[in-house]
Amino acid sequence: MQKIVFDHVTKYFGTAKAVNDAHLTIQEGEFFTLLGPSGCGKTTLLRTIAGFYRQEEGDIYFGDRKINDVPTHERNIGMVFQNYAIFPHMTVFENVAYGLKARNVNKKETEQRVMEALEMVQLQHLRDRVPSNMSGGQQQRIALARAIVIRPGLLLMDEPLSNLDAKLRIKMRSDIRRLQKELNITTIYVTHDQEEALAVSDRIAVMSEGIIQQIAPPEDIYAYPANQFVANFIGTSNFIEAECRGSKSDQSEAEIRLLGTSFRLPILKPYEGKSMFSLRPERIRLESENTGENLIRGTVESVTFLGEKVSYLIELPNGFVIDVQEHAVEPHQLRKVKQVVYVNLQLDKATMFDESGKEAVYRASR
Ligand SMILES: Nc1ncnc2c1ncn2[C@@H]1O[C@H](COP(=O)(O)OP(=O)(O)OP(=O)(O)O)[C@@H](O)[C@H]1O
Repeated sequence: MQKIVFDHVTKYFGTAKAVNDAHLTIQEGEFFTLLGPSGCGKTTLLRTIAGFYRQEEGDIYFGDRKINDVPTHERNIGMVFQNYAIFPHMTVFENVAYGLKARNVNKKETEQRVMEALEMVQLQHLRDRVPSNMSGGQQQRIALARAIVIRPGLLLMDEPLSNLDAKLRIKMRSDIRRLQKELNITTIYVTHDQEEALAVSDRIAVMSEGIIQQIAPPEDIYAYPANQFVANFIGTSNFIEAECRGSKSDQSEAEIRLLGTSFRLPILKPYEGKSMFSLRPERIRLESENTGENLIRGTVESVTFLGEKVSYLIELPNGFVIDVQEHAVEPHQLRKVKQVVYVNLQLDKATMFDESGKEAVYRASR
């Protein structure tokens, strides 16, 4: 168990920066996830931690120890990958014992530690089977047992669940989370699946084009996205253009014009110009009657029943269409296509970004 520090780490492939100035600290026992679309640099960052790649710039520390030049096998890391990487001709027991053999652990201790690890992943009863005729989920449990049996200081996982079917992924991710907390083992987890990241992580680093865009706990990443990329990548957002005019006398408040209406909001920094609101579909309210101020008349374009929720596409007067989600109700209470509704955008609960999308100008208070 140890904390991991990246001090301005950059990794090039040719002239391209696959990881660009990563600067962060992962705490002891933390479940930390690197999340982002394909090609954003998550695997490169993970491989740099493992020592498979050497960064061109910056330093990596395990605790107080700089490990830039420490070879992989001396970093005391357990690893689990997407493709299991287990030996098909060896038994489950032999697969898990492999890393202990390499470390010259004696027979008695090996037996005890392997069985302990197999119990943790609930495979003790299959110790003498060969993995080739076992399910994907079972094979991934073997890989997990093999990673933890060496008692690593750091556990690295790269898309460990992506070869499993949807139901099994959910079961396995909660097993991984439970085991990680039981062992209190610092873990860095790579995924492109935002739901998985939100479900298992203590904190998430969202990456795009080699750059870490935001580091925060799952709830904050969702509710307070740092920029437009994060707002777009995590969950669903409606993006609505607006015009922001900072008041001359009081720069902390601005007049906002959006969809033909005008209102005032406190802003985070003086800003004048085009801006973009990001609104979560479940934060927008629909009313059947025009009950008051700040409501925009709209028409239901489509109704999609999603089980727990219902998604309505609502057309606003200028032809702009937004997605609004409400908790599901009795079927006869569902809103109907072509029905007129009054939309309360609840902009005070939204986030507004500057024209570049790189910075928030307004966000809901916590
Ligand atoms: N060995 C390599 N040589 C050259 N370029 C590479 C190499 N490995 C990765 N890259 C490039 O570096 C960038 C980051 O790749 P990386 O594999 O880290 O992304 P990723 O986020 O893990 O994507 P994925 O989810 O698809 O694995 C990409 O542009 C990729 O093409």
